[in-house]
Amino acid sequence: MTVTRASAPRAAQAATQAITATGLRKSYGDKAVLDGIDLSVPQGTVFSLLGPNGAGKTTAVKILSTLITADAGQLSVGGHDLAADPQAVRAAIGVTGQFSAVDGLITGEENMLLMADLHHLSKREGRRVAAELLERFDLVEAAKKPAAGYSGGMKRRLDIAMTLVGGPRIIFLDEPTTGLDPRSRHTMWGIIRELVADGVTVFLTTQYLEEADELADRIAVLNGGKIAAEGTAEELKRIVPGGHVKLRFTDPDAYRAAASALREAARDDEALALQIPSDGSQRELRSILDWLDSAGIEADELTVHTPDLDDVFFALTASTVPAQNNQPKENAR
Ligand SMILES: Nc1ncnc2c1ncn2[C@@H]1O[C@H](COP(=O)(O)OP(=O)(O)OP(=O)(O)O)[C@@H](O)[C@H]1O
Repeated sequence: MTVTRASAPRAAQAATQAITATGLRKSYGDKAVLDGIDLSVPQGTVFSLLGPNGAGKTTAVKILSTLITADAGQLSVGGHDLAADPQAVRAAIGVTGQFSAVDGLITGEENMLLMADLHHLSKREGRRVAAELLERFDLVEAAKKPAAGYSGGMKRRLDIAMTLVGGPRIIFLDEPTTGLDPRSRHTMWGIIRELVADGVTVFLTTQYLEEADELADRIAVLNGGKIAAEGTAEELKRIVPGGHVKLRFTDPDAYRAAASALREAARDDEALALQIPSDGSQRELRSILDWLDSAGIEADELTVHTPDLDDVFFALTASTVPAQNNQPKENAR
C-alpha cells in the first residue's frame, strides 16, 4: 500500500534527492530481509524508517552508509552511486549507530579530537570544531571528564557531535533515542530539528511512532521485507479507518433518545455511550453538535478519536506486534 503525495508542491517534487534506492535487496541465508524496496529522500528533510524489531531497519542503514553491501538495487547517496563510488558516499555522510562510537576511557573532548584527526583536520581546526560542537551539544562542563561517566543522553549527544565533526550533509541516525528518558529524547529531537534547519538530510530509524510523527517529513513502514506504506504522517493516518466521535451520557433517557435518532451510531448500552463514524473534521463535529442542540439532547462528554501513527503501525504490522499495544487512543476535545 503506497500513499502518494498528490498535493505536494511542485518544488518539493522536483527537489534534489539526497538518498534514493530502487529495488534494494538483501538476504541472510534464505531470509529476504529487504525484499526489493524503493526509497527516496529529498535533501534537507527527515525520512523515518519504521518497523518492528528485526524488520531490517539497521540493515538498510548499514547498506546505505556503505558498511555492508546490498545483494541488488540501484542506490545513490549524496549524488554518488553507492556501488561505483562508496568512498564519495562515505565522505558525504555521518552515521550514528545503535551502539555508541564513544570511547568511555577518554574524555568527551578527546573523543571529539580523535574524530577530528580521523577527518584529517589540522590540530587548530580540530580544536575549533570540537569546542564549537561541545558547546552546541551542551557538553562543555563534562568535556574534560571520561565519557564512561556520562549519562545515556550525554553519551548520545557526544556520539552525534562526533558524527558532525566532518560536516556531513546527510546523516543516518539508527534509533537515536532508544533508552533515553523523555527529557533527553526531547533534547535529541531539538538537535535533529536544528540539523535539518541547517539543510542536513536525516535518515532516521525508530521504534517510537511519536518520534516519527514529531520529526519526519516522510515515513516508511518496513514489514516483512517490504515497504508496507509510505507517506507523510497525515497521509499514513488517513489509510487506517476507525475515526469516530464518542458521546457519553449519564441520563439514560437522553442516551436512549440519542440512540434511537442516531441510527448509524454503534451503541454501548452499559456505558451509555454512542460511537459515530467521523473523520473528526470541524464540519462533522459541528453537525453532530447542531443535531444534539436541535433535538434538545445534552451529552455529558464528547471525545474524538482520530487514528494516530500507532494505529497505522499496528494495522500494517499486526502479526508481529503484541496485542496489548494495539489500543486506540482517544483525544478529548
Ligand atoms: N549479519 C547477519 N547475519 C544473519 N542475519 C542477520 C544479520 N544481520 C541481521 N540479520 C537479520 O536480519 C533481520 C533484520 O535485522 P535488522 O537488525 O536490520 O532489524 P531492525 O529492524 O534494525 O531491528 P531492531 O529494531 O531490533 O534493531 C533480523 O532477522 C536479523 O536477525
